Amino acid sequence: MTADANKETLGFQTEAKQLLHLMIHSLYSSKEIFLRELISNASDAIDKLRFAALSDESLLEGQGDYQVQVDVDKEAKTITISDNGVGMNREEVVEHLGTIAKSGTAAFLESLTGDQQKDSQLIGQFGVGFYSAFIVADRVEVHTRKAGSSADQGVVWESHGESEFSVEPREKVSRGTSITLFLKEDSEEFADDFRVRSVIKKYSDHIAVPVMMLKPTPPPAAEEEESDEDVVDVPEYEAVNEATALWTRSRTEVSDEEYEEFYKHISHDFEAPRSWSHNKVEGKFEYTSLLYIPQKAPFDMWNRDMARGLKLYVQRTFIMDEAEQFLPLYLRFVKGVVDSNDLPLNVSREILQQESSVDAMRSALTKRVLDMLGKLAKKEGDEYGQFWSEFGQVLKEGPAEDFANKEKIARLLRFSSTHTDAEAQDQSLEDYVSRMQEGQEKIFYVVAENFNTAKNSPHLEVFRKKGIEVLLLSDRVDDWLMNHMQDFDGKSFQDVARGALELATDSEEDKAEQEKLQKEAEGLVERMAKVLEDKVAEVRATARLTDSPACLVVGDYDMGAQMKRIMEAAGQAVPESKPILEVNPGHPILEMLDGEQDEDRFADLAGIVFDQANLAEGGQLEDPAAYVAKLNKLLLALAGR
Ligand SMILES: Nc1ncnc2c1ncn2[C@@H]1O[C@H](COP(=O)(O)OP(=O)(O)OP(=O)(O)O)[C@@H](O)[C@H]1O
Repeated sequence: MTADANKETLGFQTEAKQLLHLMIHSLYSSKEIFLRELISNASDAIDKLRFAALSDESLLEGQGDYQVQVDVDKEAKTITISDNGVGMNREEVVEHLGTIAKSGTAAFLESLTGDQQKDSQLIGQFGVGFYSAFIVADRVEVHTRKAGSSADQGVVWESHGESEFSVEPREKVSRGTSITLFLKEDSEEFADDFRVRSVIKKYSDHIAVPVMMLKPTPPPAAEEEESDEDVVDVPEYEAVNEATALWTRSRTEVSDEEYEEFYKHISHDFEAPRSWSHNKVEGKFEYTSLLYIPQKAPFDMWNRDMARGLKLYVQRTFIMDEAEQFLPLYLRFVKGVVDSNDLPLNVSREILQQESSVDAMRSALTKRVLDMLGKLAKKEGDEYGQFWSEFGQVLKEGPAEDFANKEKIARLLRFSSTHTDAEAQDQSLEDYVSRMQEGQEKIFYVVAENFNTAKNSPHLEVFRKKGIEVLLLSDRVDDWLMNHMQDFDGKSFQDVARGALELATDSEEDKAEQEKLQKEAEGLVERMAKVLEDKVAEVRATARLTDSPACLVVGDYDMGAQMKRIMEAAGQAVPESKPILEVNPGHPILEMLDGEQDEDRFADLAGIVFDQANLAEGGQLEDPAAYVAKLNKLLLALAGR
């Protein structure tokens, strides 16, 4: 078979094509990032080989000095990035560079808005990777051979970045990958040695492997000009970057820019991180951690398969990405590196699950992240507010997942409340407690389907009248969260839509007034309970309402209305429980009801009052048509027809 017969031309997958197009058009203003991406890939490939060689040294083919090499050719207008990492075989080339290597690409493309500016931020988050070569090149050639295979197993991948690419065999003596970019006219600057050095310094200083470039040749000294003709010039290379793993350096030696670039390298994020924490721990267990909080939530944060976890190193050797065991799920947005001195080099995911040192590290790292967030919350300005709007909902999963740190997490939570009546979640529990009224023993909250329903809930009327603050909860996770929050600062939490309302702030007079009200309403309450017996567990008079005729309350031990709706929507069985109808006997509608002699009309009216209480809390009517019919009948009666 000739080499040509082995050349295959293949089409990019649709998604890859879209991605390419988008990238070239949205990233032309930050062209130089292609070099960061390609060097980052080269360094990853070296990490992978270093790890594989732990169990099979033959993969090194007798050459264990790892390095990335960058060559420029001004005349040919090319730049070549070569590594002696793990390399790829033919199938891998086709799979990784032709089809979509990344999970979630389709989801990513769906999340695009069509707005150039927003989309270019999104693509940054997504990680542009190898395809970024086409921002500066109109032709890219990849020559690669997998470590451990023979020289004739080399492959060339080539593309003009449009709709096709080709692959063909070509011998490659040294293992690894070499990527040559044929630069576009407007990107010829990347064939310039000086320019390329400065970009590498800027973006790749923290990469642990040396990035080598040809030493600039000094102009020959006069006496050397006549030197011996036999001397052959061996090109000499030098490292352009610092080439020590960033986390092994001491904090004082690392600049903010370096921390930020390192974050971009490990997270594939485009934006700088919001904050970081770098620590060396010595003692029973020895490890170094460098943890980052991103600015923006990834587009797939709610996807169960989202990449999460830390990059794990053991004694500076890369072991695995996405080591999930080092942080709990509710901190899944944290990125970073952990380098352990105690774990064995051959550690696997299974072993990680059993290692007691991993548990200890996990709890220490969790505390570190929570402390880092605590610090952020204390900072001037709106840093924490921005963090909260991106990740607050995930953090709200914390109290249910992490009992030991419940108190710490509670201090980090932020809510909307009747104090501001604004939708922004910016009130802490400490703020709430500091504003509690004298004699107030509980932290009150209401849960509803959305902010407006919560804010306008009839359950709040008496609280508003008395100036008692209530937290307004409307995130999906809120009911779940509150089920796991028993108290804060010695104050228990109370759902205002649950159980009988007793306010410790009520005066003796208030209480006497309520008793009187109950007594007077006895007859009405009994009549209503009778006609509504299928729908409610109980009817009772209440002082909690001022403007509304009635509201629904759940029993102390029944499932909250919001939780019930979520479970029903998810198709789950929900335990049968009827709500309690609380009525405001002083309301004109209830007074009218009390005076109604016609039993049919009474039943219709009572039904309407019940349905409306249900609607006011965002519930769905069991029989909306019957409600409309009853209401229309009433309207016509009012109009005297
Ligand atoms: N120099 C290289 N050596 C070996 N394999 C490589 C090299 N460059 C890329 N690859 C392979 O191609 C895949 C796709 O690379 P690409 O840069 O597009 O995505 P990625 O590295 O997975 O993610 P990112 O967008 O974060 O860079 C890599 O996952 C890797 O398997």
